[in-house]
Amino acid sequence: MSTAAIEIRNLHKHFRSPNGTEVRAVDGLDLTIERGEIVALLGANGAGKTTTLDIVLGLTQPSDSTSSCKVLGGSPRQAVQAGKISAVLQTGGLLGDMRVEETVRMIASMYDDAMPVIEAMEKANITGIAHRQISKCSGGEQQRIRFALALLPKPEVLILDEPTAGMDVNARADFWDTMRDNAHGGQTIIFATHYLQEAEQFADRIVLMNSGKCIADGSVAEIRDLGGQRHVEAVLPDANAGALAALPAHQLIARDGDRITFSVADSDAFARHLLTQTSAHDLQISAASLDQAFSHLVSAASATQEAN
Ligand SMILES: Nc1ncnc2c1ncn2[C@@H]1O[C@H](COP(=O)(O)OP(=O)(O)OP(=O)(O)O)[C@@H](O)[C@H]1O
Repeated sequence: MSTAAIEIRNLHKHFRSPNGTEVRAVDGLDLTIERGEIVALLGANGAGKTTTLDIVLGLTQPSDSTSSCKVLGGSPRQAVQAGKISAVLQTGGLLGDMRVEETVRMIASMYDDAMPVIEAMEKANITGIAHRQISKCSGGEQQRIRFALALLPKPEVLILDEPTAGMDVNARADFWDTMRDNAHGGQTIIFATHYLQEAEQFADRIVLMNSGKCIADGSVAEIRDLGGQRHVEAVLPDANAGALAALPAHQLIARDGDRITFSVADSDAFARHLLTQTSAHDLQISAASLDQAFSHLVSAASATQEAN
C-alpha cells in the first residue's frame, strides 16, 4: 500500500506571546493528504496555516512528542533533504542583484539530479525574463522565479504559502495558469490562500482551519453544503421592520427596494412561509457562495469554542 503524501496526527504547536500567554497556533490537527491531491488550506489570519506548512517543511518542530507529521512516510526533514518536497513561500529566497537565469542555475547546481534549468524556467514561464535583474522583476515575476526554484528538485509534494499575496488580478491569474499547466504530472500540491476564488478554481479539496484545528474538509461543493445556508431572493411589497421580524429565522443580506435577499438554513420552509403567509412573489433560491459558507462555518466553530 502506498503511503500518503502528508499524514498529520494530533499535531500541536504552541507559542508564547510577548505578554506571556500561550498561543495554540496548531491545536490537535489531524489531516491526511493523498498523493496527487491539490488541496487549498483556508482560514482567517492566525488560523494556523503557515505554522502547519512550516512543520510539514521541517522549518519548525511540533510542541510535544505525541504530535506526528509524516511526509511521504518519513520525517519532513528527510523529505526536504531528498528533494521530495519543496515550497514557494511568500517572501525571501531571492537576491536582488542577481539575474533570473543566473539564480536558477546557482540553485540547480546544489542538487544532484536537478530538473534541467531550461525546463524549470519554461514551466515557470520565466524564459522571457531570463536576463533581467531580480530586483527589476515584479512581485508576480518573482513568485514565478520562486516557483522555478521549487521545481528544480523535481519534488513529489509542492507547498505554496499564499503564493499570490500582494499580486494584482492579472498577475494572480497568470501565476495560476502556470501552476495549472504543471498540475497534471501527479504532483501533490498544497497551498494556503485568502483568495477563495483561487481555492474554488484550482483545488480538488478544501481544508478550512480555525484556531489551529480543521473545521471543514471536502470538495468545494461539500464545503458549500456544510455551510448549510441558501439564499432566498423574493419581491416582498412594502415589507417593513415588523413584517421582516415576523419571518422565520433568517439573515437579511441585501435589499433593493422590494427585492430582498435572505440567507437561511431551511430554504424550503422559508420559501413556503413566504408564499403562503405573505404577499411575496418571484422567488429565487440559490446556494450560498463559498465565502458565505466559509464565514458561516468559522462563526459556528468560534461559537462552539466559546461555549466550551
Ligand atoms: N513565532 C511565533 N511566535 C509567537 N506566535 C506565533 C509565532 N508564529 C505564529 N504565531 C501565532 O500563531 C498563530 C497562528 O499563526 P499562523 O501564521 O500559523 O496563521 P496563518 O493561518 O498562517 O495566518 P495568516 O493568514 O495571517 O498568515 C497566530 O496567532 C500567530 O500570531
